[in-house]
Amino acid sequence: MLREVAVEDAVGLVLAHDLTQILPGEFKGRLFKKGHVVRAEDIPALLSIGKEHIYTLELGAGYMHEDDAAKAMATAVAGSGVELTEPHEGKVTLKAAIHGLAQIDRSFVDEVNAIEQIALSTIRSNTVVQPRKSLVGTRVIPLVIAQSRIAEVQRLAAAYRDGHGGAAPVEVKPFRKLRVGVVTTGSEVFKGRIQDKFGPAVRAKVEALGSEVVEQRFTPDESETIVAEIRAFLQRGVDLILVTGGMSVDPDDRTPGAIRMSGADIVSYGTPMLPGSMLMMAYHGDTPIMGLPGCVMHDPYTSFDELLPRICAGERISRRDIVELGYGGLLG
Ligand SMILES: Nc1nc2c(c(=O)[nH]1)N[C@H]1C(S)=C(S)[C@@H](COP(=O)(O)OP(=O)(O)OC[C@H]3O[C@@H](n4cnc5c(N)ncnc54)[C@H](O)[C@@H]3O)O[C@H]1N2
Ligand code: MOO
Repeated sequence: MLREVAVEDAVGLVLAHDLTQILPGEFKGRLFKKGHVVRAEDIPALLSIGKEHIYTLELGAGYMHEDDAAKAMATAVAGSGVELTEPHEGKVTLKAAIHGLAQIDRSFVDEVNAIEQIALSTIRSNTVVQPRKSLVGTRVIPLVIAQSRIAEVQRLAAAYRDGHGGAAPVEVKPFRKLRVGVVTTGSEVFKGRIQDKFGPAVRAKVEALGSEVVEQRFTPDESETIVAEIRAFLQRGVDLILVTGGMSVDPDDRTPGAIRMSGADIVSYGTPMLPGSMLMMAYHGDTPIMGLPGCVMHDPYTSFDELLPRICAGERISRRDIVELGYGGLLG
């Protein structure tokens, strides 16, 4: 039960929740912590943040304090690669424990937020995160909430885990170290008319995820030569093959045809993302092979930057994954 007490009469009483001070441009944070025993000298500070009354709290059966509710929700949704902060002003934050790919199930999050008085606020799924990056904040809206609402969140999280082989709705997947083979097409590069810019760009992106380019091979715009280089990398057993350039509509653009001719299963030629619309996603058995359009060399973020981390995290890219890139995928 909540009881309201005038601050002047509150000396010796225990605060029922964290109290926040906001000084615009200077400070926003906790001035007093839940559990603090009010002292006479605190009264001016309490009045200065607009608190003429405080709550004392005796929780009735079937109710939870906001801190405990936030913690219970965070524990229910957190999986591997994730760590929790202590409650602060009624909020618990889930943070990345490792460098990896944040995976947060959108429909689960929507279902939880459809429960009234619950807030589960997340970053976008499939974001590359560094350790300590915030992934999710959990909070309930009132100071005290019916336990049944939190139990519903716990039920949804348990059902999610059952349906996903034990995986939690919020996880950070570690990156595997892939050995990557690069085939760079383009007669202008092969014949030395211009200097290669694709190699350094692709190498930087691969290495940022903890993988390595084992070799870069150069070919003119000839289908047979491109196919031969793809086959050679397959024979070497690399984990991923990237074929650069020659992906659009000119007669010299041989790459999509060569990837097909090499016997790959094509997931998609084209993605609904700009830049990066001319990317090809294909597989030879379990080995992914991608045709990378010129924009990957030039633009800081394309469909390649969206798909590469998922491949490094061990995902197999489906046609559906490509389809879903379109919404929010107009970047340039
Ligand atoms: N009429 C259309 N024009 C374009 C389309 C289209 O659908 N219709 N698509 C556009 C998109 S999207 C892209 S991306 C670009 C480039 O696609 P390509 O992958 O075919 O790129 P290339 O033609 O091979 O090269 C373009 C440009 O980049 C230079 N290049 C290529 N490789 C290298 C390298 N390794 N190092 C340095 N420079 C390289 C090449 O010399 C060209 O100047 O097409 C749009 N246009
Ligand atoms: O594959 Mo292209 O830019 O969409 O840049």
